[in-house]
Amino acid sequence: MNPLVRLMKLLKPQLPLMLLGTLLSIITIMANIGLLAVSGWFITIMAIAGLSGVTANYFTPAAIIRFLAIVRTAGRYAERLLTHRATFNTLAALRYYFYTRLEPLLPYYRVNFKSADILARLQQDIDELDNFYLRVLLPTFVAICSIPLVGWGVSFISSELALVIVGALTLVGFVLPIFILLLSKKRAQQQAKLSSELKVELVDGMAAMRELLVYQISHQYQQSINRVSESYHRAELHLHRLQALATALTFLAINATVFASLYLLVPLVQIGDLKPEFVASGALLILVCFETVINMPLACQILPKVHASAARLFEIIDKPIPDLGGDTLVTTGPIKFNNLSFTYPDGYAYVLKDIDLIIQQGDKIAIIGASGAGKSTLANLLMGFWPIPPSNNTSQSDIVDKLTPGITINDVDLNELNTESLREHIALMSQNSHLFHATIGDNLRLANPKVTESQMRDVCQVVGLIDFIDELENGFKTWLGETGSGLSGGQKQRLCLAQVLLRNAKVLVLDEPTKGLDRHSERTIITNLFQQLEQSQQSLLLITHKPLMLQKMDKIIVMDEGTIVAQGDHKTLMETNDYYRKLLNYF
Ligand SMILES: Nc1ncnc2c1ncn2[C@@H]1O[C@H](COP(=O)(O)OP(=O)(O)OP(=O)(O)O)[C@@H](O)[C@H]1O
Repeated sequence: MNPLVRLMKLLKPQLPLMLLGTLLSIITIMANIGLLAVSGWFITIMAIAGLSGVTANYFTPAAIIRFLAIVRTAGRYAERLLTHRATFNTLAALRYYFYTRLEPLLPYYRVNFKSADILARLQQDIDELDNFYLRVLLPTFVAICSIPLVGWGVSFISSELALVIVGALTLVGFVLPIFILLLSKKRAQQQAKLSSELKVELVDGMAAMRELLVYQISHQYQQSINRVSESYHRAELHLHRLQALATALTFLAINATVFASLYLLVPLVQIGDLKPEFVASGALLILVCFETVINMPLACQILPKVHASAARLFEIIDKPIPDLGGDTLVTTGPIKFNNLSFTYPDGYAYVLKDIDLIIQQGDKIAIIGASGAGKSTLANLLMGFWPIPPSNNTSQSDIVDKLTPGITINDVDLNELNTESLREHIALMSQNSHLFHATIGDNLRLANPKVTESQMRDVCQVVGLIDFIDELENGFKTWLGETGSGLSGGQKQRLCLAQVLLRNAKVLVLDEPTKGLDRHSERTIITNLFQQLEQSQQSLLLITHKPLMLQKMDKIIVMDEGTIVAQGDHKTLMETNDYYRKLLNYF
């Protein structure tokens, strides 16, 4: 479906406000046309009265002028109020709509989307859509309704003049702008693309500033930005030139029409079909009639941008929404991976193959393996970011193949579990956990909004962060920079671990929680963490290569290229498994 038609459907709830705004806009324009025409007539009769000394009735035109001026002012005010209210409502609704549609797609299509591109789409493209009603639909409706009205009104003076004005309005309002639109279409699309490219380059560059400086490639990077920027400005210059041409042609057409109106009106006066005082008001009326279409060139200029932005937004939300989660609430029990094999939606090869694993409540299980072995995938699958494929289990008779759920929790298929309940049951600390631009306390409250300061202190004690926080002038109220800048790598890591602990989940999934920590800090955290786990009877699924942690685990799963190649406790694996020993030496 055409993106603009889809957009109109989304604007439907604002229809009453929009129609009322359009009606008021037409009334205001008509009042303005009437005002100028009557003023022209009034000035002329007063001038004639002054020169010839005859008396003239100035009460009636003065009253009409006052009435039309009030209608114009009040109408303009009410029209602005309603149309802007409709626009703001639309903007809020569009942001909400696109965000809620995007949310379930993000972890799923993570690899395909660049965050800066999504940001550009959500911010810049939606802002562009906000022009759709105010600058495209409203002027178009006003023009379509007003042109016949103006033609009908002018036909009372002269039918030829009515034809001329309808023709001129159609030329200025539709023919010229559409001509310019066709000329500028390609460049406008190119400009929209370049603008988002520029944003992506800038955001990426800011994020990677340190690497650019360290690798001394900031100069090349600047050149690349300059190239995009220059292409963007070339496209913009071309569009502005076309716009200037459109403006010149528009004013030429308006003045030619005024000239034509005088050419038609003066002979009417000569043959006595028109009183002389109507010549000036006729010319003014023709001039002001163009107000009905004056916004059309801008509308045609904006239309391709709105079209491109809508298409870009629909493109991302139109990706098939994964069928994630059901209605069943999670109950505590064993987590089973039943011969699970998995490929990513956009991948071809199996990332996990025949994974058979049981995690009993309270178990502490570690996963170890080389980079790319599938450890994080295994952990992420538990969070329900991707639908879990069923497993093909051959029955005992080896004749009938039976499909069993790939992962179950307390014997319920993970696909049927309510996603929110699942994420309350299992807390994940991933390798790239995010800290927000907020205070330390606020970041902790994100994990658990009801947490008290003393609970925050306890958990920061467990992760070894409390001494550092106490030394800060503002303690938990210390503001963190973007993505937690202001904290060292290890401190960020600890704060993320504190967040996970505050979730009070039954199962903790920790992906390299002590990465970047010195041995002393690591030892303290491990001791505290395991003490807490003992007390709370939480299960732990831990991805690590650290012997300090591995020694404390009930079972260690050794993975290689998506399969489990060995399992056992640390001591046994050290004695019996070469690959395990190799991995520990390697890391
Ligand atoms: N979202 C994704 N889409 C497609 N492929 C992915 C995705 N995430 C990971 N992969 C691929 O899956 C394989 C396993 O990745 P995974 O992150 O699970 O490995 P890992 O064992 O955790 O590695 P590391 O220790 O380096 O984090 C890799 O080949 C990776 O390229």
